[in-house]
Amino acid sequence: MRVELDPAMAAACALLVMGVSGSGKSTVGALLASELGWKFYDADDYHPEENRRKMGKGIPLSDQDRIPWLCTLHDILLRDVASGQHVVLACSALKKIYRDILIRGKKSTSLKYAELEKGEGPSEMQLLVIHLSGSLEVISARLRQRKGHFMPPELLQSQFDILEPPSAPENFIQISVEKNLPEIISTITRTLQTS
Ligand SMILES: Nc1ncnc2c1ncn2[C@@H]1O[C@H](COP(=O)(O)OP(=O)(O)O)[C@@H](O)[C@H]1O
Ligand SMILES: O=C(O)[C@H](O)[C@@H](O)[C@H](O)[C@H](O)COP(=O)(O)O
Repeated sequence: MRVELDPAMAAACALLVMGVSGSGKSTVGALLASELGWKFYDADDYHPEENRRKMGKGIPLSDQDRIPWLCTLHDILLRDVASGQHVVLACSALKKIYRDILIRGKKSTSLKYAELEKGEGPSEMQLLVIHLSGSLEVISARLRQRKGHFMPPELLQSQFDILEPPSAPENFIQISVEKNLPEIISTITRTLQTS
């Protein structure tokens, strides 16, 4: 599919598909990247073995476990965006600080909370955040059906517990996980054409 991008969005280059485990990030992200002809990264592929083992044992990751992983993803995004490559990243990115790290890298962790609240600090890339949002009931039913994934359904509540849905001044849209996949993809591509 060829999508004529809004010029501001064409400059932005990076889309983050975020949400709790089982919200559909990997499915939607891969489909979207393929529809747009953009590069796709799934953050799950970049977890160090210790993180996978921890989650596999039913222990939620801590900020210390997630920060190096998010910094690696920032470096990957920045390298692509700097070379003009359009990218889609599927990543839970549950807290605002995690999304700041994806945008600004490790330096976000040293910015004062008030600066982050205002979206301050040098930003190396524009990111459009797509939040796949849904209820614990709907998403846990999907996770119970999903087979062969390291993330156990028992960790879902811990993901809702720390979720900070994106809000202004973040550049975001929220889409219900209850929409079907073609509806989700067309909502996103419409946003890219008009944002
Ligand atoms: N919009 C949707 N409607 C119905 N099922 C979906 C939808 N999006 C994803 N799924 C299914 O839900 C499960 C979790 O999706 P997945 O992409 O693995 O989520 P995540 O990457 O956020 O953990 C998968 O079995 C997937 O096929
Ligand atoms: O497909 C999934 O079930 C999720 O994507 C899952 O793997 C998880 O959300 C993160 O990869 C772990 O990191 P967080 O604990 O930071 O969400």
